[in-house]
Amino acid sequence: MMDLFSNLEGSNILPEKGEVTYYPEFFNPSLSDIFLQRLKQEIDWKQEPIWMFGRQVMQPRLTALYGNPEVTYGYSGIQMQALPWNEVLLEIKNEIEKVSQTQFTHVLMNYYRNGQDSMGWHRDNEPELGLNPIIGSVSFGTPRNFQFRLYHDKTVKREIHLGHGSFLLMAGETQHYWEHQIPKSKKVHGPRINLTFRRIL
Ligand SMILES: O=C(O)CCC(=O)C(=O)O
Ligand SMILES: [Fe+2]
Repeated sequence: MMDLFSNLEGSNILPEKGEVTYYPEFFNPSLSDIFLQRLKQEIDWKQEPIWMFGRQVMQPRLTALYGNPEVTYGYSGIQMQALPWNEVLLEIKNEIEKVSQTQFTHVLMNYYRNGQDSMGWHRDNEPELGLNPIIGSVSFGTPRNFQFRLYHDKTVKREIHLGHGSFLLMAGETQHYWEHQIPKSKKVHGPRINLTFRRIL
């Protein structure tokens, strides 16, 4: 049963070995429209190369890293220098920190231009995120499927649709035991922007 307060409630979508809470309309649709437009325009989006199997290939999406500028953040074999927080990012960060019980130091952002942009299976378990990373993931724009699978038994899967204005909080042992991805999709045509807030220790 849906109730009037469902946008402020969440339950664990993983069956074991991690905690993932989904808040479908964390930001209401009209505010989310504004955030989507502002993020498109006010973020310095780039397509960056990464190393895969000894070769440099371009990532299948645009990215950006913002945060507390004194720390360098290493990610998939590239060192990224964070740009300083701007107004729209601080507004979003403020709201999600109220329910996340943490203070985030960085936000890694992904701009999926259409269904051909994607992110492959991975865990967000870089050592600088600490033992049990808390990752706050905000999505605007065209909904995409977000898939989990157990790292040690890749047949065990879970899937969730990340909608416009949604918030997904990953905590506990999630990054030890579960991988996640955004697969390509022929059915998706519009763009989506995702922000993953992280805390670097
Ligand atoms: O786009 C998403 O929802 C996932 C992004 C993600 O997994 C990441 O940035 O590490
Ligand atoms: Fe991730």
